[in-house]
Amino acid sequence: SAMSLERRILQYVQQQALRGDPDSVMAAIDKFGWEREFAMNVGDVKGVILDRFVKETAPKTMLELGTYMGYSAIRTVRLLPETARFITVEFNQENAAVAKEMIAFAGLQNRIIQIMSDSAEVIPQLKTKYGVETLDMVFIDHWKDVYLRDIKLLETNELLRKGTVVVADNIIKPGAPDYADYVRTCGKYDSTFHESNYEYSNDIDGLEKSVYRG
Ligand SMILES: O=C(c1ccccc1)c1ccc(O)c(O)c1[N+](=O)[O-]
Ligand SMILES: [Mg+2]
Repeated sequence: SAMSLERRILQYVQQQALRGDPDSVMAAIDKFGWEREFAMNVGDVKGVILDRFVKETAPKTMLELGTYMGYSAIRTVRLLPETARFITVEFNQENAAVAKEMIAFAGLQNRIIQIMSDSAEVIPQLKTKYGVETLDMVFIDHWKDVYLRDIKLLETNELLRKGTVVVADNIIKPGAPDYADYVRTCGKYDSTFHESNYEYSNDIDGLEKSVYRG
């Protein structure tokens, strides 16, 4: 069809969900994922584990790499106080445009700072251009082959501090083996794997939670 998958999901949300109600937006996206077509959101099964990490960490400043349609941004910010600062980065302009409308529909546009750019460009600018001192939490969910590049950029740009929690999606499927090996063996993180299911599927996947030792 002429309309992209992401645009069709946005339209479905606008018809099925309640404007200003993040939970109904998430529920509509998940219903579409289970009942109609696969979409690469973290989803409702891994999402429960992500929720737990967010609640435990209660970040004041958080970075997300890979906005996609805004599902995990909405999922996360709904658990944070108004004072929290949530920055999300998306390189694909069409997906970022859909996310902007999805986030606005959920009523969270004032709580989420969306950056439409390459994470390799943005990370070195977070301190100077975005006023970030250090990050309390990071959610990595963009292209699997740049997870490792970007966590090293976060380190060298001194954006991590003792106790920063870095959560990464898709450790099994599609997989980020070089990243998983690094955080588990480099000695800079206390890293644990949390097995779950791939979004909208019974396949195995999971999240890696890596706490920076400082
Ligand atoms: O890379 C894919 C992918 C690869 C091949 C086909 C479809 C999707 C993917 C799959 C599940 C995810 O949760 C995810 O975040 C991504 N992603 O692109 O970032
Ligand atoms: Mg993912």
